[in-house]
Amino acid sequence: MDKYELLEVIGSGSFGMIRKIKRKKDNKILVRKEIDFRKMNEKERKQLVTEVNILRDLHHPNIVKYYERIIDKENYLIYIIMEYCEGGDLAALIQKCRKEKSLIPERFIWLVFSQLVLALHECHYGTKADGSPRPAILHRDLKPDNVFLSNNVINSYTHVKLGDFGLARIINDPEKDFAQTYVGTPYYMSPELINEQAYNNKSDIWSLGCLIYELCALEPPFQARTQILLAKKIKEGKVLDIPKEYSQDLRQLIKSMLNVMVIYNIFII
Ligand SMILES: CN(C)CCCNS(=O)(=O)c1cccc(Nc2nc(OCC3CCCCC3)c3[nH]cnc3n2)c1
Repeated sequence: MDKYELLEVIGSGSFGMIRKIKRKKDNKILVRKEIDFRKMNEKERKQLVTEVNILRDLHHPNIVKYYERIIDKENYLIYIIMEYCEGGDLAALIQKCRKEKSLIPERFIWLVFSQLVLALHECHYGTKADGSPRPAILHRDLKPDNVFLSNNVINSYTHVKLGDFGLARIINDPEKDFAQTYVGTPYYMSPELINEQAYNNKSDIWSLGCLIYELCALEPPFQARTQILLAKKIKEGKVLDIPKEYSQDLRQLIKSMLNVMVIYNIFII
């Protein structure tokens, strides 16, 4: 760790702190995700190894760049060094716009959509650095808190970065293989997860639909006080319309992403 100078803590994740650091050789600002694997059971440690291996294999301008991992055995700590996105995350932007009662500009929403499609395409269909095929990677926890902005002026061109593959899964064939466990944010849980069917790459598209909806409406498409009620609403699939200021194209796009699961479910029921 002597390569880096420690700066302030910017948050705490599930297994430890996230802090800004400065690389001494060139003063580049990065983030260090600290994970105390003493707190982890065997399954979580395996998932951590998967996450680090996933991050190491993913190289894409719209995926948070992974630099290195440092293992501090005597303190049971693993450090993951990643790129720092100075614009913060979409959750903070949505909160700000909700508080100021100001809608997010449509052109920004299309920028976010197009870049997350590219990031998910890389996850689901990308190949290894040497061009050899690799199994699909499902993010499984796409939500505003996991999407970061490279700079914080939403009107200038913004680089959007998909982050935090803490719940990501590797599956060999998205059409056949399924990842069999409940994960991610209940708000964005897709219908097939609700029906205890399996999770697959189309579920990341469902979550993307929920995220784009939330950028327009400044709240998630399905909300309820309990998971059971939430599941009921998601299965009913009834969604309030987004504000009239947005175009028909954007409205249709969101409907098709939130609808893809219904079409999908018809085939698999
Ligand atoms: C949930 N959010 C509303 C919390 C506030 C969000 N803003 S913040 O955290 O202070 C903030 C402000 C400015 C820039 C950045 N940049 C940033 N943050 C990361 O993770 C944030 C962390 C993730 C786990 C939970 C705690 C927050 C990165 N990971 C890889 N690169 C990253 N770059 C973050």
